[in-house]
Amino acid sequence: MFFEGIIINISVLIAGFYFISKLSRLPLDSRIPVGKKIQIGFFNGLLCFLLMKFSISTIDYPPIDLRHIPLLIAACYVGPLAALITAIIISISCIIISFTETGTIVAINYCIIGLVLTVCSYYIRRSIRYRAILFSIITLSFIVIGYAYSTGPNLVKFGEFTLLIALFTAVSMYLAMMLLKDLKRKKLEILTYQGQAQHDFLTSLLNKRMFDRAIRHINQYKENTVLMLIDIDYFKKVNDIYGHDAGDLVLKEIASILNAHTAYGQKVFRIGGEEFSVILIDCPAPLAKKIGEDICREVANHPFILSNGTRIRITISIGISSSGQDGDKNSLSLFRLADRALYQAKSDGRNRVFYASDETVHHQTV
Ligand SMILES: Nc1nc2c(ncn2[C@@H]2O[C@H](COP(=O)(O)OP(=O)(O)OP(=O)(O)O)[C@@H](O)[C@H]2O)c(=O)[nH]1
Repeated sequence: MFFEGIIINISVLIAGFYFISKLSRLPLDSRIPVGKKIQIGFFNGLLCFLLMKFSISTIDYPPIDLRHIPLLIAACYVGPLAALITAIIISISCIIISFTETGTIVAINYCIIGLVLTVCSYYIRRSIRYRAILFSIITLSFIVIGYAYSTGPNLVKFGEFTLLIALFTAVSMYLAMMLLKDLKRKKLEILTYQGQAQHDFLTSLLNKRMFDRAIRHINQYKENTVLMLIDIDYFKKVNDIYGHDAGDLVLKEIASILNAHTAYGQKVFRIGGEEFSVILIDCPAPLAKKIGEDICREVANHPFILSNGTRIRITISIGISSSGQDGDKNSLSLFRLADRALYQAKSDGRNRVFYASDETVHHQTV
């Protein structure tokens, strides 16, 4: 029963941590959003409840379990909020499972442990390993003091119990930390690959794949959705005269200018060699035109300084279309209109913005 109990308790613990780590796309640490911290605290508490239910039977001592491990993991990895929620659920579970004097003492003890770990987790910002060792020592001290208080003075039993619980804690903390480290590495790899699949490697803007996806979903935004198509003028000449590296530098600086002119929620894409696009959601036409003109003017006035110190001037042409206040244009007609406006901007001399509205293409010179 003793060994079975150990195997079951550790298996429940590891399976529980695997499930809990799935709750967040990001690795478990203090940077995850508050909502996720609350969720993790709650599920950590449920895991503690399960661990208490499958406690390890011993002949000489009261049943032992690993309920303190999720609490330690919450305090070490996620932070004070998750630790506090976990501690509250453990304390309630102690009373639900055993509504006796001992159960109440254990519940109070876990309330104290939870509060101490919450404070420590808030103030102690050292490495995970440091926190794990320190928090484990603190927790074990409270557990063995609680044990001594509820079982009376027996130095031999106290020593044996202390050794046993310390050994279980060390082994299960080691296993849990190994699992979380492995899952963190996997999550970071996935986030890196996702980033690479969605972004252009040169400018770090969203790439053509993301543009196609955004265009497909553009209909859901309905009114005042603006599509801007931006093309660098005579870019081939930059490459031919100053070299490919100079061309790359120009592309990166234009990307920065576009980013600087777009607010949070507005998306900038590199959709071709020297073609960019901006999608503005809920942007009235006059504002869209102003943003386009500002971008066009800023690029024309920007001194592009090449690695050999040469300063060159670059211009861009912009075609704009908008779904208007009725939101009656689908993504295809928005794209066609913006493309036609861009063509007009190019054929009319470049370095200018054209705003397309239905069948009419209104001309605006910067
Ligand atoms: N440096 C650099 N050049 C690129 C990249 N991708 C595409 N290009 C170049 O972009 C140029 C595009 O030239 P064109 O399509 O002829 O257009 P343009 O010279 O800008 O002329 P207009 O658009 O008509 O004003 C080509 O010379 C491509 O080699 C890139 O990643 N880096």
